[in-house]
This record gives sequence, C-alpha cells and structure tokens, in this order.
Amino acid sequence: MDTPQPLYSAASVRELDRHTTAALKIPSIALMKRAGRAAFVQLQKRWPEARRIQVFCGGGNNGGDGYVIAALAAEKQIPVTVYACIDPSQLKGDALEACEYARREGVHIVTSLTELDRGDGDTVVVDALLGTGFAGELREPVAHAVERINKSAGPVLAVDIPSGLSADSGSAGHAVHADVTVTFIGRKLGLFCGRGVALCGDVVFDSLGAPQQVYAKVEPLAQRFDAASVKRLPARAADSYKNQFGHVLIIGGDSGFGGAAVMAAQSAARAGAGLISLATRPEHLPAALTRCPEVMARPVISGQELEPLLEGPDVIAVGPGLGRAPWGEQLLARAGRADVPLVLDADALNILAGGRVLAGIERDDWVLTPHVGEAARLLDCDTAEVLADPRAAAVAVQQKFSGVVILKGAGTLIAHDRGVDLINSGNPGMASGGMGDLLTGIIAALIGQHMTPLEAARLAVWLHGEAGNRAAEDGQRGLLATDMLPWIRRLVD
Ligand SMILES: NC(=O)C1=CN([C@@H]2O[C@H](COP(=O)(O)OP(=O)(O)OC[C@H]3O[C@@H](n4cnc5c(N)ncnc54)[C@H](O)[C@@H]3O)[C@@H](O)[C@H]2O)[C@H](O)CC1
Ligand SMILES: [K+]
Repeated sequence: MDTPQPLYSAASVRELDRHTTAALKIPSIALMKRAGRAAFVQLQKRWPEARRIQVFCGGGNNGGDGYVIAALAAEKQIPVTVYACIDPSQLKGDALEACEYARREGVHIVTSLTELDRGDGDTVVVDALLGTGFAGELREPVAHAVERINKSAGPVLAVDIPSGLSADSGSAGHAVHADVTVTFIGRKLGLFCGRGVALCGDVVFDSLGAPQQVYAKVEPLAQRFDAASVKRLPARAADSYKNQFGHVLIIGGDSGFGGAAVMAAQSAARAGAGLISLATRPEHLPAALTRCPEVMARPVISGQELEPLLEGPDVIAVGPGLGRAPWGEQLLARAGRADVPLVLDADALNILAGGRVLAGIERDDWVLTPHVGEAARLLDCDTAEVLADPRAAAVAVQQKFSGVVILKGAGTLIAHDRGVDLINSGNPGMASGGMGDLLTGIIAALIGQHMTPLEAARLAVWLHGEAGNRAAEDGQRGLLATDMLPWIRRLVD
C-alpha cells in the first residue's frame, strides 16, 4: 500500500524551496531553471506538434519560470513570444536573471497585449503570471492577462498553479482554466479541492530533485489518498458467516422520501454488510421488499417502535430521506444515544444543526457527511464562507461535533482528530439525487465489517467516487445512483 501524498500551503512550499536549495547546495536560480525545464518537458510531451508558444509572465518567480520556458523553446527553435505582464525593468533577483537568459536566447518579449496576436489551436499558451505568491483579489494588469489566456484558442499549461487560484484553499475568483498544471517541489492543497479541481486540468508533479529529508521538516495541510494508498477490506475466510460482517441499521424515509432510505440500504448490501435492517415509514415497505428483499424492512411510526430495533445493529446510519419533521427528530434523538458507531447524513445533519436534538453531543464514533450547504448550517455560516476555505470548514465542524467529518465535493475533505485527508473522486455525472445515500450505506457497511470510522470514511469516499467513474463510462448525463450499485460490489473486494 502506498503512502498518501502530502499537500502543502504556499508558505510551506516556499519553506520546502529554501530547504531544498540548502540541501542541494545550489542557488535558487538553479531551482528555477529546473522548474522551467520540468514545465517545458511536459509541454513538449503533451503537445509535440505545438507550432508556437506564447508565455504570459508575471513580475515574480512564477514569471521567472516562464522566462526559462521561453528560453528553452527558443533553444529548440520553437517560435515563442513572451508577454511581460509586468515590465521587465521591474524584475528582480532570479526572475530578472531568467529574463536576461530568455533575451540572450533571442526570445521576443512584448509588454502590451495589443502586440500579441490571438494565436491559433496550435499555439500553446503558458500561464506564468502568478504562483504561490498570489494573495487577495486579482489586480490589473494581471486580471486582464488572465482573461486573455482564457480566450486563447490553443491549450493552456499553468506553471505551478493556475493564476488566480489560492494554493491554500482552492478558492478562486477570476482565474486561469488550464489543461495541464505542472507543480513543483510540493503539491498545494488548493490544486485538489474547491475550484482547483476544475481549474487545474491534469496535475503533473515534479519534485525538482528535492531530497526526501526536506519533506520531514515541513507540516502538510492534508494528505491525499487514492486507490493505491487507501486501506482495503481483508479477504474473507473460507468459513465466514454473515454475522461476522456486521448488522447495519438504516433509519430514514419519511413520507415521500422512501427511495433515499432504500438506496442507502441497497448500497450497504452491495458494500458487503452481513445483515441490513431498514427502519422507515410503513408505506415504503412494499418498495423496499421489492427492490431489496435481502433488507429487513421494519415499519416505524414513532420513536417507541424504533427502540427495540436499536439493540441488534453494530452500526446505525440516520438521515437518508429522514426529513426535518417531528418523526425524523424523534428517531434521531433516540438513535443518537445508541452505543454503536453512527453515520449521520442529510436531514440528520440539518436537525443536528438546529440544536434542539442531541444538543451539545460530541461523539468520537460518529461519521458526519455534510455537503457544503449542510456544513454551513452546522457552522451557522454562509456557504460562501465554506467555499472560501473548505478545509477550515471541515476542521471547524470536526472540532464542534468531534468524530470524523466528510465534507463532500469534487475534492472531498475528511477531517478527524489526527488531521485532514483529501480524496479526489467522482465526476460531474454524480451531481444528482441519491449519491449521498449510497455513500452513507457504504460507510455503514464498512464500519460493520470492522473498519474504524476513519478507515471506513476513507475507503467509502474513494469507492463511491470510483464506482461513479466506472458507471459514467456510459455517459455522465443521466447517471443514476442505482447505476453505481453493481460497481460498488465489484470494487469493494
Ligand atoms: N526558489 C523558489 O522560491 C522557487 C519558486 N518557484 C516559482 O516561484 C513562484 C513563487 O514566486 P513568488 O515570486 O514568491 O510569487 P509569484 O511569482 O507567484 O507572484 C508574486 C508576484 O505576483 C504579484 N501578485 C501577488 N498577488 C497578486 C494579485 N492578487 N493580483 C496581481 N498580482 C499579484 C506580486 O506583486 C508579485 O509581483 C512559484 O509559484 C514557482 O512558480 C520555482 O518554480 C521553484 C523555485
Ligand atoms: K501560474
């Protein structure tokens, strides 16, 4: 099993830069030349037929990388033009030295966008405007240059990070939309969460030869898990029997929302739970029986009927289709005190956010699975605040309610008492009803199969997204949650 990838803040990457130049005993300009070369090699690999290159250079070292790229292109006789967004006379240090290197190689440098032709589909555009030094709102003349890059006909390669994207949070206003981002020395958290997932295109990492020991000196913001690093379930012994694989109870499905509860139960079954019970409104029993006869569906009118059902299960998931009416509140109030691990989703989170039910309760053995809107309600803030710094929001929910918090998104964050994890999974086809219900069922099934809440959260998020990717091979639009069920089964082993 691989180790997860560390993700850093901009400041931490600058610290890694310093440790690297010290450890390698090289001047920082040498690191800049390595960066420029790493980006140029990727450019040639991706677009070997590129007939022209336009490099947009800013006023800092990100711009310096751009000048190195231009010099390397000129050395290969590839027609290249640099648009110096900040006049070269204002450059300092390594960036100035890189600019002089480009001039020596005969690179044509223009300082006005009017001197830069629009280019065509064969013109590769390089975004070397802003890197880890970007802060605040995008200012002119960089903002205008970003807009021009986004209007280019050809592909875009972003150097280190798409200009306008926050390395620390993944938030962005106006920013470069790149096809490829070549990032150096340390992967930035912002490349993999928030708007970063859409703005970066493919992310290519190059350590620039940074020795392994420098990474031990700097604390990452998060660690990124993928198929190779997420812990899987063990193989089953030949003499296994169903009780060994957990009894999951799903509670939900108020009038009109029975499908959500049934899908969560089906998902738990497909993720390998030994026994699944479903406590839901009586009117949903026939559907549950038809859709998933393996599930023991039990009618629940009020909290009293739920009480005896809380005895047997090894894990309880509350929320799919629960609604926010007294029925749902009663069921959550009772389930919330059960002495087995819990998974709270959807309206169970909205009820919890209301503060009337389970007020002040903190549990180490529950998994909360908010999307951005539910996280905002749990924190009593705007969704804009959550989007501005998703990692901070996930940590705040975890500090408020304890346990494991999964903040769902294209870059899903998992906050726990030892730090923050990030998992990129899924695709835009999964932006449809029922996806969250499936995730809830998978988490519960994995806890029932003796994974810790954190292990279950990590594997479930990855598995859920991968099942969505496989199901989307037939097309993203019209992807239904139930299309993913066969894939959950194939991937959970
Ligand atoms: N040894 C190293 O540090 C290496 C760094 N690499 C590259 O360098 C950049 C980081 O460079 P830095 O000079 O610190 O910052 P930037 O070039 O990203 O930007 C600073 C530049 O941008 C202006 N600016 C800041 N905020 C804004 C804003 N909101 N609007 C407009 N302009 C803004 C600021 O005034 C400066 O002019 C790193 O990303 C790498 O690309 C090498 O790759 C490796 C060695
Ligand atoms: K950039």
